[in-house]
Amino acid sequence: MSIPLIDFEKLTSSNQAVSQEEIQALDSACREIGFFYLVNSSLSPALMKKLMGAAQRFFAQPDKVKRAIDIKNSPNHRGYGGIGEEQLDEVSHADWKETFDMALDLAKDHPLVGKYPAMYGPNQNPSDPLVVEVLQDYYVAAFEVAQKVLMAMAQALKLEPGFFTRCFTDHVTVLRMIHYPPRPADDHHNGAGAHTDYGCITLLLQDMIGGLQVKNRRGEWVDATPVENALVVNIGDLMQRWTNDEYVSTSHRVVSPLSGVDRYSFPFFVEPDYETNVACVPSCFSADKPAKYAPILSGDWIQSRFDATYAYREKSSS
Ligand SMILES: O=C(O)CCC(=O)C(=O)O
Ligand SMILES: [Fe+2]
Repeated sequence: MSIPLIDFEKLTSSNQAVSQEEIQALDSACREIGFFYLVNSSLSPALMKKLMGAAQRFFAQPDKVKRAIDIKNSPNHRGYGGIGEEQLDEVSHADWKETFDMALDLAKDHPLVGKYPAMYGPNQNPSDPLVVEVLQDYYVAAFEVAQKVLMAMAQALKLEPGFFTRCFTDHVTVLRMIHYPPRPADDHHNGAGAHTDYGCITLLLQDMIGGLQVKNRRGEWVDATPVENALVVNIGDLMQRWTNDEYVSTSHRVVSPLSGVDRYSFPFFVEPDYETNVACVPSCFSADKPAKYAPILSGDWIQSRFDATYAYREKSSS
């Protein structure tokens, strides 16, 4: 019950025998633990390194500079979130982490912004244009990887390859940078409290510090030990719902680094268009296994989860 390794080159190989075998392995990983390492992806190690550098530069700035793009001032959840802002584990402590979120940038007069102002709209960009450029480059490159993984998942689920990717025209995929500062010696160690991700799939880039743990089916916390240049991919709640619980959205958490150590990570939360109708996929229900969940709009689902974990959104929506 550890985290399997999936090879992106094999997954996308033009040799059918090779790709089919890897798609099978992907399918098992999604059913059994809901997590896998993705190696040999098309994301270049140079771009990963640049993103790491950009995060270090961004978070090292004075608090006042980061607060100029405070997520609290963004109706659509973009920008900087300070330490203690988010509490992923609903029963314990706020997380020891600071964050920056960006997604597709839509102008305020775009019809979707008028319709769903809590999800669509402009980004709040860092002032350093080099940081912005790296974020945008990474967003595009990671999105390509995500689309190929979703195509492989569709094939694994015996659906047409474009079953999921066709829902990504005005998608709300978020690139997040996270900085976990060393925790105070006498305090709790929730870097990120135990939680499941809300969306479809998450592609996580992490540095080599470690701290991410995944709960396997036996209820044991397994270390997602960093593998150089690999992404950690996991299934989110929306995909679990879409597949009638065939693919599992698994709880995970981050233990804060020890004193003197900073950790950086970069989740890429892959989330479809707001108006995607998430109804049980055809291959996941039968007379013996009826659909467990009512259809729901993807955006309605994701928004309800945001509101539950961010104090300021809960207040503003009540
Ligand atoms: O930082 C990590 O390794 C994981 C973060 C995470 O699980 C999340 O932000 O949803
Ligand atoms: Fe997560």
